[in-house]
Amino acid sequence: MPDQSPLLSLSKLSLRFKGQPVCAVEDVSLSVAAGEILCVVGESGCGKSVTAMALMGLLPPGAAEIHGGVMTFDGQAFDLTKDRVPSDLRGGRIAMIFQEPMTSLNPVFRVGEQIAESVQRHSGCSRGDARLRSLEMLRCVGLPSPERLLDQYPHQFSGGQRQRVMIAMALANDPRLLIADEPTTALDVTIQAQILNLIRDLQRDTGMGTIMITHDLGVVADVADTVAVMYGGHIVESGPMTEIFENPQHPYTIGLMASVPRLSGPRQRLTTINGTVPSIRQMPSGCRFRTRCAFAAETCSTRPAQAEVGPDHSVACHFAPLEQMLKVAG
Ligand SMILES: Nc1ncnc2c1ncn2[C@@H]1O[C@H](COP(=O)(O)OP(=O)(O)OP(=O)(O)O)[C@@H](O)[C@H]1O
Repeated sequence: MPDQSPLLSLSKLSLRFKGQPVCAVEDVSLSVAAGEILCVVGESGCGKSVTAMALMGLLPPGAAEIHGGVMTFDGQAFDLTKDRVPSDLRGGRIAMIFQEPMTSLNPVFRVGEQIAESVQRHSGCSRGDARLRSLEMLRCVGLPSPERLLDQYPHQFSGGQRQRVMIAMALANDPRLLIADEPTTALDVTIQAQILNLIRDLQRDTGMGTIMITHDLGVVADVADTVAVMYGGHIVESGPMTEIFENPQHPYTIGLMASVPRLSGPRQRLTTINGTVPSIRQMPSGCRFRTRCAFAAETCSTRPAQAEVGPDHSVACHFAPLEQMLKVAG
């Protein structure tokens, strides 16, 4: 059972890219406890990766202005508008894995050297110990003949194997928090399931907190303890995974859920959410979902506050909870 006090909490992150009229991410708050997997879910462009990059201090320098945001990690608070997230946290106590392993792996170095280099940088141990740790990690992520693989180059691995190497490298320094940005999107479904199982098993063994970014509700259903649903740079709904799936309260979450095919229950026509996500230049004021929402009304031109609709379950919609929305719809 996850520890309930947050390992990481982010409060009111707002940032705007240079030259853009509105914030790409606005007032985003989330938290994750040790031993918990939080899935951040939403369509492409809703601000999932940018939020993760801001947490890791990895936004391209000069590209964005951070207007607000306090990150508290392991009891230490950072004002993201002025403090740089210390580089020793990155790759050490906070690790990140990406959709494309070659983002983290250098093609010209053997994988054993790359894992060992990261271990030495963070722990200061000897080269021999770092190599032993690399071997242990390749074994731990289920790669066959790890002694041989230590001396191979990234291009000699398949896509799934490279993803395992990246996980080995990310976890080699015993991080307290793992941020995984679409770690299985580029893989075929069988390998996807293996990698998700691996992350979940390692997460349970180590008790680390995990933020998993995905647009895939299947992944969310498989791994999440808690879910934050993003739309247009806002968190529109968050809560325990079962609650979000069984009792979604925001029209966007309801639309996302309705667009997932189901094998059980009566056959139903698949629905999709009307329209597409507006570009940042056409983002409406107030509720950013209102141009696609069946319940939209005049009041939606002001931004809805987060309202508690159940234990740890909050929704940013003027008409939440659902009964109220249905009343409005007649
Ligand atoms: N370097 C940048 N300069 C300007 N705008 C950017 C930059 N990086 C991201 N954005 C904008 O920020 C918004 C959020 O992008 P982000 O990559 O976080 O979305 P996402 O939800 O992770 O999407 P995906 O699932 O496609 O990765 C988008 O409007 C995107 O165009």
